[in-house]
Amino acid sequence: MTCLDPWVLLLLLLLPVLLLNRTTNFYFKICFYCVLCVVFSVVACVVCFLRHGGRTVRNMSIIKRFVRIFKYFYGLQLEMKGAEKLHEDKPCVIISNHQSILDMMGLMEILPRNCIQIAKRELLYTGPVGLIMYLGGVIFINRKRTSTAMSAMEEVGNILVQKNLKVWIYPEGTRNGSYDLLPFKKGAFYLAVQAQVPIIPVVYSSFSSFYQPEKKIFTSGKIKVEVLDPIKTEGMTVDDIPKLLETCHSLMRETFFRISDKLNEKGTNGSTSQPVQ
Ligand SMILES: CCCCCCCCCCCCCCCC(=O)SCCNC(=O)CCNC(=O)[C@H](O)C(C)(C)COP(=O)(O)OP(=O)(O)OC[C@H]1O[C@@H](n2cnc3c(N)ncnc32)[C@H](O)[C@@H]1OP(=O)(O)O
Ligand SMILES: CCCCCCCC/C=C\CCCCCCCC(=O)OC[C@@H](O)COP(=O)(O)O
Repeated sequence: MTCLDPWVLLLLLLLPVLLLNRTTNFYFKICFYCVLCVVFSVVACVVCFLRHGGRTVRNMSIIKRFVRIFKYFYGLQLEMKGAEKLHEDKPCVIISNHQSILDMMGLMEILPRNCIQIAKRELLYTGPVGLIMYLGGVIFINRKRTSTAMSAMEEVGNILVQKNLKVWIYPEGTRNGSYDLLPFKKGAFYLAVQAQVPIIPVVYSSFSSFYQPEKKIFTSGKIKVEVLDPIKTEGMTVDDIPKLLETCHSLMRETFFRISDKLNEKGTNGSTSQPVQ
């Protein structure tokens, strides 16, 4: 018997209560997600260092293997359509909707090889999670300074074709748990036109059937993922960007409503709030 025993016992007794109550169950699952991220990041950092010795996009294939385990803890099923479009060995800009920190599970399910991601700079300071993102070649941008964010993305544009890379960007620029897409930021479209590479939109169905932070609901469920056809940017100039952005936004919005259960263009879930977790 050690002095920890009563605490372990208390935790074991409390666990069913924690899991049965909807609110505590919700917070438990979110905390557990963060714990998984931290613990798996530590292990993945060691593996990445041993395998590749430092920062490289090739580490993403290691990170992917770890993150793909997460869905089993949460009873999440992912149904993919058109994923093969992402695996063509050509540079492109991939854009997708961004609902929550849970998105990472869906991202890692279809992330192609040689694909770098753009993330907000604050994520670099999340300890082991920041370190694993850095090792995976994530490009961090300072959203508060448009000019530096733009030049970081311009640098990506310069090497995209040369190094045969893909780049994954969340054009909404922030998490959006509402039942619609936010207007898009322009960075991804400048990048695609600058590099003259196609844009491939990827749409994830609304998480609202299993995840509603405002109601503290987090159950098991299904995420539908649809990869749309590539949109060519060859011959386009900066003047074509507003139309290009509009085309991508309306295609993705249409798809989002189509693949999300119980949603229509008016958002039949009746909520217009934008929960962020
Ligand atoms: C086991 C392991 C577990 C853990 C394992 C972790 C694994 C690793 C997972 C990683 C997962 C990452 C997930 C991260 C997810 C996020 O962090 S999402 C947030 C960060 N990402 C983004 O923000 C990307 C999208 N944002 C953009 O592209 C934005 O355009 C920018 C570049 C940030 C600028 O934003 P902005 O200034 O707010 O807005 P915007 O309206 O776009 O532009 C303003 C003006 O600048 C102009 N402009 C914009 N861009 C340009 C340009 N390139 N050139 C010239 N002019 C431009 C616009 O035309 C506009 O001018 P006007 O039209 O007003 O005249
Ligand atoms: C030494 C400091 C230690 C801090 C430890 C913090 C531990 C954090 C643990 C787990 C966090 C899991 C993060 C997974 C990455 C998810 C990426 C993501 O979804 O970021 C949100 C970002 O797209 C948009 O942010 P905003 O909606 O604009 O806001």
